[in-house]
Amino acid sequence: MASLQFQLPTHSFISNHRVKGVNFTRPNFSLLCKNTRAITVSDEDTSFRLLEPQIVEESTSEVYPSLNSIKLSSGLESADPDFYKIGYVRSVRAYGVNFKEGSDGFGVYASKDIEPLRRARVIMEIPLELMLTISQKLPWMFFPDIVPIGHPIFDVINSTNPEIDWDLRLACLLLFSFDREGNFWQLYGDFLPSVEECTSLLLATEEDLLELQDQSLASTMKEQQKRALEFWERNWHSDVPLKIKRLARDPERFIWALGIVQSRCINLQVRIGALVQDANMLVPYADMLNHSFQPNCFFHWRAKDRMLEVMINAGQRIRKGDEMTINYLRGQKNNMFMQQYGFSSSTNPWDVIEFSGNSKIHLDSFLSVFSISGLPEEYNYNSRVSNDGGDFVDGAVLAAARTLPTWSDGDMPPVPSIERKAARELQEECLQMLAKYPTTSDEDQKILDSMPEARRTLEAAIKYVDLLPQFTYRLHRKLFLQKVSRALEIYQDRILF
Ligand SMILES: C[S@@+](CC[C@H](N)C(=O)[O-])C[C@H]1O[C@@H](n2cnc3c(N)ncnc32)[C@H](O)[C@@H]1O
Repeated sequence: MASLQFQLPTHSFISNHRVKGVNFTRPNFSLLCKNTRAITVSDEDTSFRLLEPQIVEESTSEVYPSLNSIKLSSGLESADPDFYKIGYVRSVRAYGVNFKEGSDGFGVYASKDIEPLRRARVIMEIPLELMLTISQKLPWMFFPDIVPIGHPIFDVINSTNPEIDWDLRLACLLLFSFDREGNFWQLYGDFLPSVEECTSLLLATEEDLLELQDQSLASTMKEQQKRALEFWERNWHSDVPLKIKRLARDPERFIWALGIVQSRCINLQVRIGALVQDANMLVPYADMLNHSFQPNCFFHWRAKDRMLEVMINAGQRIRKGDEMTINYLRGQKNNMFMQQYGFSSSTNPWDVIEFSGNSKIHLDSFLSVFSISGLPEEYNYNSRVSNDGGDFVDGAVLAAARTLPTWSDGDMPPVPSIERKAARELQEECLQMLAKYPTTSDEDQKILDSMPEARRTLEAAIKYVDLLPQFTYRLHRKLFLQKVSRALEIYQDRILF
């Protein structure tokens, strides 16, 4: 059995803040850092152990780490070796993947090609002992049970509404874990997004929320902020015991924890022994997977040894460097993604436009023009029979097929003039909606282009940097409206009668 030796820094460089990459040299496969400690890693098979693969490029002459980030050619920074080390020693395993930081924060990337297999295949295993979980329903059960009996945090958790306050409970547990001597989350917390990096709109100011150009979303977020603040005020008043007080000395700390929980929680049914539980869970490492509407991975609970497995879909081909993703929310509009996660997509296949007129187009004709098949719940796009070269149809066009007012009546062909008129009217309504915005998509794009490329490196603290999610959200909305309008134009051109 061959073995590789790595030398790893003994501590993180920036505490309570994401640890930015450091520069390494790789003489004889050793990482040399200022404060180092050797660890031996097995290299018996081709799969990557969690500890192994932070060596990303040959450096030239430096032996000491510098605080300059490691920039990969793809614009991604590799995760700090400590990130791998703290999990590896606690039996977390990751096979064939690396953790890297890019414009969407941390993400998980394939470190080798993976041929499609008939069965789903494991790429990560995370033991229950490292998670923070609470049952979704009373009686509250915690796995692992890290809260000592009689601790006043129970009273705080018990004061939450069982039906709706899962996030408040989990935020309490997260803050408690940071305070608990020797708990894994004290270490893992270094790699969570800081207040400045967290995209949650809970942390946005009232002024920042206006930049969404969506009054309804801004009011929802203000309500959410009020709810969080009131909870903090109720439970962190001046008379509470120190054990509670020190968990969140100011409301910002609590609201940050709430934002972290909302944007990283997964809900799973888990079997632990004979007990089957619906649980809200924070799962380290798995929570670094970003979202995609066409994910290549999913979660699976392995009851026999209480592990969360991240698996690649059966039949999925993966190329080295591909991002590994999961689907966070099926069937939800961008405003829901913004509310919970602080990001949006211009190709969300579930986005919706509220049309107010009576115009309707013929559904099957629209689908056939864009070579879309299937039922609304599962629309597919067949690029091979398409006549648009496969470039035009994306998630937004699938969303158009769902959201445009349509009619269906067997195979009855639409009357050309009526059909074209309806398409034109719907197009007109899209354009009117666009015209109501105070800025155009081009103007939004210019603002975004003027922002520093990597917001999260905090290299330049320009005014708009923290507003990135708000600007992208309003831009995505406009791009969606434009795309639907364009689709209606193409439909009028290509419709067959
Ligand atoms: C579960 S965490 C994933 C790991 C995260 N990127 C990080 O740096 O810790 C969810 C957060 O990742 C970011 N994110 C995930 N998927 C994204 C996507 N498709 N586009 C933009 N941001 C995304 C958002 O900030 C979101 O709140």
